[in-house]
Amino acid sequence: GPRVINRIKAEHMHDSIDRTEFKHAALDREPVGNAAIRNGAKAAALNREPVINAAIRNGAKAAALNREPGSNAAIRNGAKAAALNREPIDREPVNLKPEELSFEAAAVQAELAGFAVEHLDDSGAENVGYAALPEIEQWNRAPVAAFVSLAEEANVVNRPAAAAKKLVNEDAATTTTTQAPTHSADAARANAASFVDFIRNIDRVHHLGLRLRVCMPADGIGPEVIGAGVEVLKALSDASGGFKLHFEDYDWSSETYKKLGKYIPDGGLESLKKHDAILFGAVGAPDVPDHISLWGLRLAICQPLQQYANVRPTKILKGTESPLRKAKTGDLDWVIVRENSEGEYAGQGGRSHRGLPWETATEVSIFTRHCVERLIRFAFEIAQKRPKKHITVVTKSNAQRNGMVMWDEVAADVAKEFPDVHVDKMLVDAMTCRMVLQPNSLDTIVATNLHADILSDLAAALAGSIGIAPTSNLDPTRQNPSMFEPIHGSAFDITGKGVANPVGTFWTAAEMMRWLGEEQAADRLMRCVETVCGNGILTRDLGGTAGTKEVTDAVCAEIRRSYGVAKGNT
Ligand SMILES: NC(=O)C1=CN([C@@H]2O[C@H](COP(=O)(O)OP(=O)(O)OC[C@H]3O[C@@H](n4cnc5c(N)ncnc54)[C@H](O)[C@@H]3O)[C@@H](O)[C@H]2O)C=CC1
Ligand SMILES: CC(=O)C(=O)O
Repeated sequence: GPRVINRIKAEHMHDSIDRTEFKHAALDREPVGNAAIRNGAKAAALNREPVINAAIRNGAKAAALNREPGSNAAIRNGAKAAALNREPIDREPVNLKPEELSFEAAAVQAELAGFAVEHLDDSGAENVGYAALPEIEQWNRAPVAAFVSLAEEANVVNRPAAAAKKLVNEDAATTTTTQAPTHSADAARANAASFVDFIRNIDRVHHLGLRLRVCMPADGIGPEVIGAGVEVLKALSDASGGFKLHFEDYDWSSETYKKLGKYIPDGGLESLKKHDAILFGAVGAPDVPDHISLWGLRLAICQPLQQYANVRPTKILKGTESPLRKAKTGDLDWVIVRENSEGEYAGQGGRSHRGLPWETATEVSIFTRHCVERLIRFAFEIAQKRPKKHITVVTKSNAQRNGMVMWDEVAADVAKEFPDVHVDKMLVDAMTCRMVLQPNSLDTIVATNLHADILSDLAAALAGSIGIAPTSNLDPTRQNPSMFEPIHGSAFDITGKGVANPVGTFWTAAEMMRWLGEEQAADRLMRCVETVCGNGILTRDLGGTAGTKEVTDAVCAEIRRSYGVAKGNT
């Protein structure tokens, strides 16, 4: 059949050019191979060569082995070409050792995966993969459906998983005829298992190589610290050679508000959604009321993008001191998980009789079981992954007798799903004392939007300074980009003086990298930051004399040193 013919054609036509070169590149993990793969696939795509399959398979394999962002282009191009050519794809079963499975399976699944990469893009509707969608035979969906169920079983929560689910749901809604799959359910399942591996890789590659991040410094010291953060990320990217950075600059800020009357231009949120992550500075200007700026920009992003989990780690970094006399590095190492979508920041309330002596204002807190439960479960998952496996649920359920009592009840229910996590609960007032007096007794902390906002500033100060701590505003479903920002505000009192501590932004950048799958780079960045702190290069808030630039330069130099890149060599 055509499959065999294609295969033979591939063997003959591409043997000396693509296959050998690609295979060597893949096996040697040679970075130079990637250009060949990209070029090969591109050329093949442009020529609409029927023998593209070999290129796709090899490109996918190399991409998986090299974890190289650029190779994704090969898969995309190859798959696009395959889609355009409506080429049958080699679907022979593979007999491989488990460690080879994901790569070879990736190859076998390249068409599907490439198609998925195209399709799972949020702009998928515009691309060829999507255009080819109606042409993809029914049975090709079986792996996608099985992927969805496996992803759910394995708790894989990423954009492809979410989008594949959407695809399957759409399918269920639009498919009128049920065509019997030509593959057995077991085969589909086996395919899907490797597809899970592959899609994990793709997701990572996809994030790091192809998608853009938003850089939104906004107000006050925002541009100073975000500038420093981007510089450090660039040093990391250059020195490691392992990932590429693509930032798109967004100038949304109080300045644009003063000019245009709005922080977010029309269609702004939709444009944000095309990105993987947002690196945000801070919003707030002396001549704009704080509630206008906060609601105009930060909350106007977090809430519609369903960044419902606000995660704020804090610790005493090496080389820094806590104002707590007895607390040393290691004694205070917390993650505060803050509800970020409702509660006291739900925006419900109003004012009547303005300016009159009987003026009335309400600020209504909203607590829904759905939002409380998803947040508490997310916090338990974080606690479970940390060595202490300990969580403290903070409320004020003595005075606030409705919403807070529901929090306690939901927490007790969710706790049953995590028998290995030790749980305790605190009233928020007593919690402040415990944070100061027994920092070592805490680990993961979960609390409402307002309570956790306050506790996390206290936490940062107890660890040394508000200038060190990061914030991740996460959409754990990964349907929307998450937003990463230092915990501090725009700090009018030190704006433009060159003294802002950039460490909170460096840690924020590390958290962003971690969320995007670059754990090793994140860990390295944090090690470099702590080395620099340990060398006494500290800003004034930490008791030092260095400025923003000095700390930034020192961290960049330390990154290069850690990778063995000669000074001034990048
Ligand atoms: N996520 C955001 O966009 C946030 C915005 N804000 C806004 O920022 C503005 C200022 O708010 P504030 O209450 O003064 O809080 P802030 O965090 O801006 O400043 C509090 C104090 O900490 C110091 N500080 C903050 N960051 C520092 C850094 N990186 N290095 C050294 N010192 C640092 C400041 O100099 C100031 O003395 C307001 O408009 C507020 O609404 C406040 C908090 C968060
Ligand atoms: C404004 C502020 O501190 C926050 O919502 O994080």
